[in-house]
Amino acid sequence: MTDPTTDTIVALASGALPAGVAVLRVSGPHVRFVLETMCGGVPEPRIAHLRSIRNRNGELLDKGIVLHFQGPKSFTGEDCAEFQVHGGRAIVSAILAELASLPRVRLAEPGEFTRRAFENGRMDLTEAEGLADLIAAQTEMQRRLAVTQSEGGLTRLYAGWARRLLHARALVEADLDFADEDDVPGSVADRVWSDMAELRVEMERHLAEASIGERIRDGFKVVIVGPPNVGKSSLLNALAARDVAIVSSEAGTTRDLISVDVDLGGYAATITDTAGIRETDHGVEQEGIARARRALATADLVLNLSDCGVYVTDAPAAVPEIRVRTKSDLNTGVPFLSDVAISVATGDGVDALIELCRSRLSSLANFSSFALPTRLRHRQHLRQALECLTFAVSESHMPIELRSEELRLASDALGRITGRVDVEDVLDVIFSSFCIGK
Ligand SMILES: Nc1nc2c(ncn2[C@@H]2O[C@H](COP(=O)(O)OP(=O)(O)OP(=O)(O)O)[C@@H](O)[C@H]2O)c(=O)[nH]1
Ligand SMILES: [K+]
Ligand SMILES: [Mg+2]
Repeated sequence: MTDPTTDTIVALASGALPAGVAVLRVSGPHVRFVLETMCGGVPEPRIAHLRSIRNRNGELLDKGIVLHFQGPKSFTGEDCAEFQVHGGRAIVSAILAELASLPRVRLAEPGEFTRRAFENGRMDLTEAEGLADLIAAQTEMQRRLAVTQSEGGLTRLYAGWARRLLHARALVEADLDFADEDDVPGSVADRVWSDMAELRVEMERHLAEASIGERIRDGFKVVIVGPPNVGKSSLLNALAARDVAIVSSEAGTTRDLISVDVDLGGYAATITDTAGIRETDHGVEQEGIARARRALATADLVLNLSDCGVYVTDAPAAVPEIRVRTKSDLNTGVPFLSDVAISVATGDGVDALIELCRSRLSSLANFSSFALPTRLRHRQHLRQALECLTFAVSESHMPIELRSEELRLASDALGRITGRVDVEDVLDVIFSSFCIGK
């Protein structure tokens, strides 16, 4: 951490320029030197100071707020500084160029600040991933999920489980070591194994909710289907609030799947418009319909549209659907069954449809806490932990050494999620997904 051969890194941490204020961040062993060189001294830590920022020839680059954080009490755990300067392009590039020209100071790679925070024990891997998700979050539910994870929701859960596993191993192995003495009562083992059986159930429940976490993070798949010309593409455009799909009075306009990411009442969703489903001899249209059916097969929610009471019935029975009566402005006089009536022409009913989608998605996303697995990586290690724990709990005829070893393996699998156990191979992948300056 204080290794002077480590590079000191700098980056613009704030967004697009020009802006009112730009925040430049510096982290590493040469922060004091940087402050002495460019700000005429090292300011008292954690107190905002208005300073002139100069290049090495003493020319004024800008005047701004300078903050100094002494490691290890900083974001990265190293010495850090922040320059809050005027957010002009030329100002920022002049300061960055000056910083990066100092010895052993260079521009940061994407995610490098957070990687250092992880490597210095300031956060574990799930918290780092949560932070990346928090910055990327576009909807309220994504934000809630990410803030829980970045604040240690999974960390605490898995640390609690790892403690129970360790405790169990300690007791089980004590039983083993003193097998022929009387001072370790036999009931201890019973208690250990009943707690492990309980843990197994908790882990299973948590793993079962992984698909919810992944969907909240990555978006639910919502598919619009219906016969030709009912207004599917019109609805997609209305929900996306832009002209994504071609709308025309000609039946059979849409052939390809057209997907848009939207915020559906706080949930991230990918809405897919499809070809109108009907009997046809036209090859291209047939292919479009085949694609529509494939999209239906993987949908989380189907918007089944009809303007006359005839609905397509191609969705798998298990997929929840909302029946939408379209073109309600046309008052055709034929009453028929629907969950909601909309008119894209007048806008009537569209908000009610969005609300209905929100409530259906929230019943799909029925979970006990926002501490949910959010990545395939989490799911894989959890599955492995569960397998080992299941072996340890259920194979009671096996030698105790073997069962205890499985408990250790379960704990290691959890450690791979948090980064406690060797994860070198995944670090590049995880941190490169960050933006520069984080
Ligand atoms: N009056 C009225 N017309 C609508 C409404 N929604 C769509 N339309 C019209 O209905 C026709 C078909 O609309 P599209 O959105 O292309 O229908 P589609 O279901 O995507 O059609 P295909 O892609 O051919 O299957 C167009 O002429 C639209 O302008 C509505 O709410 N009211
Ligand atoms: K059409
Ligand atoms: Mg269409």
